[in-house]
Amino acid sequence: MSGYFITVEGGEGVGKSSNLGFIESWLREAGKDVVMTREPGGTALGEKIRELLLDAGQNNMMVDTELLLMFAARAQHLEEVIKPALAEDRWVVCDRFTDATYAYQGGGRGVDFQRIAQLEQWAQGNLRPDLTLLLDMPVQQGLQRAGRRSAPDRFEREQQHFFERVRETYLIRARQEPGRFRVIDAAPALEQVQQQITAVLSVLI
Ligand SMILES: Nc1ncnc2c1ncn2[C@@H]1O[C@H](COP(=O)(O)OP(=O)(O)OP(=O)(O)O)[C@@H](O)[C@H]1O
Ligand SMILES: Cc1cn([C@H]2C[C@H](O)[C@@H](COP(=O)(O)O)O2)c(=O)[nH]c1=O
Repeated sequence: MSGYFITVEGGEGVGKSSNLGFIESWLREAGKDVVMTREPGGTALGEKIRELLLDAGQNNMMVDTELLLMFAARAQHLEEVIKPALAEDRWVVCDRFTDATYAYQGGGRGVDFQRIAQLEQWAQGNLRPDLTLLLDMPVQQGLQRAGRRSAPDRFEREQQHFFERVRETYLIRARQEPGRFRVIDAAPALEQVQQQITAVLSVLI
């Protein structure tokens, strides 16, 4: 595959949504043929799975069910959207991907990382993102930002210690794979966050 695969990751309220439009515009202006997508979701079937996963009324979902639903949506997304786009030399920018499974299901819920690695290999083969932008900031500050919004979904209802484990797992993964990850300090004003993102993207073009 000869396209380029970028994922954007981070905990709650770090500003992914606020920065995805910026990334899309920046890449388009640089002449790239961009596909914007997200997980869980990105396909009609995946969006239905997303509804189930985020539904705060699903208060008895087992951890393995959650894990497998994430990978079910991902399997569909890979075959229907990501792989075809990469095969057509397009740039895929995905709001969350498998690092989120390590962070939320692994770090947050306590699923064995080896089990996630097995599912990753099964669903993706050798396909991994080329670049992962990890938006990072203190959990408390992120939750305060996210809290300004409407009713919390099934993940947003978790407690601060859950999100501390999510953040720690992301940062450990970033240290383990420095060639793929770029950690962006998401705490300052949006303009400063976008300057950091620009610096990373500029190297690619
Ligand atoms: N750098 C920033 N400084 C101050 N406020 C910010 C910054 N970035 C985002 N915000 C605000 O924080 C809130 C959360 O941002 P945003 O929705 O982009 O986060 P998110 O991580 O994408 O969350 P989700 O993925 O759940 O949508 C929004 O109200 C947004 O306007
Ligand atoms: C891909 C993926 C996502 N999640 C969680 C993380 C978030 O709380 C929600 C998605 O909502 P957002 O709009 O991106 O904030 O899903 C997860 O737990 N595991 C995953 O693999």
